[in-house]
Amino acid sequence: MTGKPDSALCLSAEAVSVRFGSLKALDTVDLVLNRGEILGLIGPNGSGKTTLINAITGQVPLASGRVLCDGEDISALPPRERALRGILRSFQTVRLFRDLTVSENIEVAVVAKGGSRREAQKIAQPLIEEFGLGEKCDELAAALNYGDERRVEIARALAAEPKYLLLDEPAAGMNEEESEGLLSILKTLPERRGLGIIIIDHDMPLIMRLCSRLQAIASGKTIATGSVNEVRHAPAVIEAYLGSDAGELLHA
Ligand SMILES: Nc1ncnc2c1ncn2[C@@H]1O[C@H](COP(=O)(O)OP(=O)(O)OP(=O)(O)O)[C@@H](O)[C@H]1O
Repeated sequence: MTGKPDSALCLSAEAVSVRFGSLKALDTVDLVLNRGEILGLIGPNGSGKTTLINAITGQVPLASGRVLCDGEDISALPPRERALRGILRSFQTVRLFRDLTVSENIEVAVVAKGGSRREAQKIAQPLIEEFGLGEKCDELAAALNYGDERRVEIARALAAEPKYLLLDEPAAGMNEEESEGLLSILKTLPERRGLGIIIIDHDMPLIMRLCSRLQAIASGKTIATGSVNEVRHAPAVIEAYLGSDAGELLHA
């Protein structure tokens, strides 16, 4: 895969730049996410990964460049409109409605799109089973452990039936067993649901097992894209991660 849009059915960023005052957080970054694939977005702390997701979902304005969803230029649309076109995300910190139950937290995604409560229940139920949340469906979100919170958050995003799902550090703070469970859920999602996933995470073993393709960013610029093996051995990636734990794992 070259990283160039090869069909209209993809989410893409074209030469996207984002500024925070005098800081150029993103500098002419391209990205392509196809349906059915998991793209890992990697890079050292502060390299611009979250900003790129924010630019795609409309949470930060572009200084220049374009974002396209299935061929439509969505650069000027607010986040809600982009969500309605099927671009859903999770945040670095979990954002659940703490006073609602697990089921209600998932159903809310359907109701927010204009679905009835009944439709919401019909969509939420299989997700609750799929995510192993059956025993907890009536518990308040406030009572959940961290791994379950993360799973509810992803199930909620899926309830909105996304075409593209952008996950910002979904395994952060998870123990090994929890991140193993997350991996097994995420691994088959693109194929089963025909959606594209971008995942940012510092858990390199997880990223390397999960992703079909990687894009590495450093100091707001893309430094490598390609297969997991191509990117992990790219000289610019080795240099960017030099001396860090993630670098040791990447190049092991
Ligand atoms: N709202 C903001 N205002 C000012 N600067 C910001 C803002 N958001 C991000 N930045 C800066 O932009 C740069 C890129 O940050 P970003 O959060 O995108 O990096 P990241 O690769 O996701 O980092 P991490 O892996 O640590 O989460 C950093 O220098 C950061 O301090």
